[in-house]
Amino acid sequence: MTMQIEMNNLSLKYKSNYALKEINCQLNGQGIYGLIGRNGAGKTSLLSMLASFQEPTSGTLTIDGETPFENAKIMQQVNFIFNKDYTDETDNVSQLLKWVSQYRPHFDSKYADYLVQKFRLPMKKSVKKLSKGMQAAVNVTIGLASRAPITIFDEAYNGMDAPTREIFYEELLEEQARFPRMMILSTHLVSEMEHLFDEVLFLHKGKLILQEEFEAVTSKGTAVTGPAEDVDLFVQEKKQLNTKSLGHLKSVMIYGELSDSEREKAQANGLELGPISLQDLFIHLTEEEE
Ligand SMILES: Nc1ncnc2c1ncn2[C@@H]1O[C@H](COP(=O)(O)OP(=O)(O)OP(=O)(O)O)[C@@H](O)[C@H]1O
Repeated sequence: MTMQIEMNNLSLKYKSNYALKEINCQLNGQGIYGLIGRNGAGKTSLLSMLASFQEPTSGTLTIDGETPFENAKIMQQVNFIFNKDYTDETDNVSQLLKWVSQYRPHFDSKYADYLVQKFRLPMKKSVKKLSKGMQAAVNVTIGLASRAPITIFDEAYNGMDAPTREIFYEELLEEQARFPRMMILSTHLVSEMEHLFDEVLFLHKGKLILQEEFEAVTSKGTAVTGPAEDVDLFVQEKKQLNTKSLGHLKSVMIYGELSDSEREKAQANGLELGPISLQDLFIHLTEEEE
């Protein structure tokens, strides 16, 4: 189940406003991709084109070489999980899952039942009467149990409390290990979700400003920790992202790679060097200009 997504100069306009501008990127095969961006960055717009909900204004988007819009074969391979409005839904949880299982060829009903128990969902209750967090758990159950080769979770955790989100993250990783596929997760809960990602994409104001493997992104910067004075001296010429102080100790996140000699110098001065967090990088790269 290895799929490939390619976008070339992909743009989307709503009337005269660009929601996405000239996106170029490739997603190759299995893995968990984090699509990260602030409110209004264009995440849902991008994902809805992947899910065949709308067509690009210009540029091209292909999934396995084919245009997804109104393409039944491709749409079958993609499952788009988002915060659905269930106001008009008449099914209960059990009926809804049964209905989904009929048109999702890889749907695993046993696994869906297991997730329903784990999320403590009441099978016989109508979906429209569930709380927002429980509806989100139903959506996630559908997304995981459908095992579509491309599974998209668009801020699917919305409304879930922290323990429920934890179950979602655990199951996501276990499912990916059992049945590897392409999963795309949009979020702005960066620090909570960064451990899930194999690759990250930052969208900012409709533009793709970064696409990297997770490990590579976090090595773009360094956390320098040690006695405040020594840290200040070491980072004074560097681009600083964030500073934390604890007593006489200080930790400063810097952006940009360090040379071997700089690393040796830091270690010789008793400074500790570590990776930066994705969250710090995200905040820095999407900061509003004053
Ligand atoms: N149906 C629409 N009509 C007009 N403008 C829209 C429409 N949908 C989205 N937009 C605009 O397109 C831009 C991108 O919106 P989008 O919903 O894709 O962002 P997002 O990154 O998913 O945001 P959030 O994290 O807040 O959900 C925003 O400026 C938004 O106002």
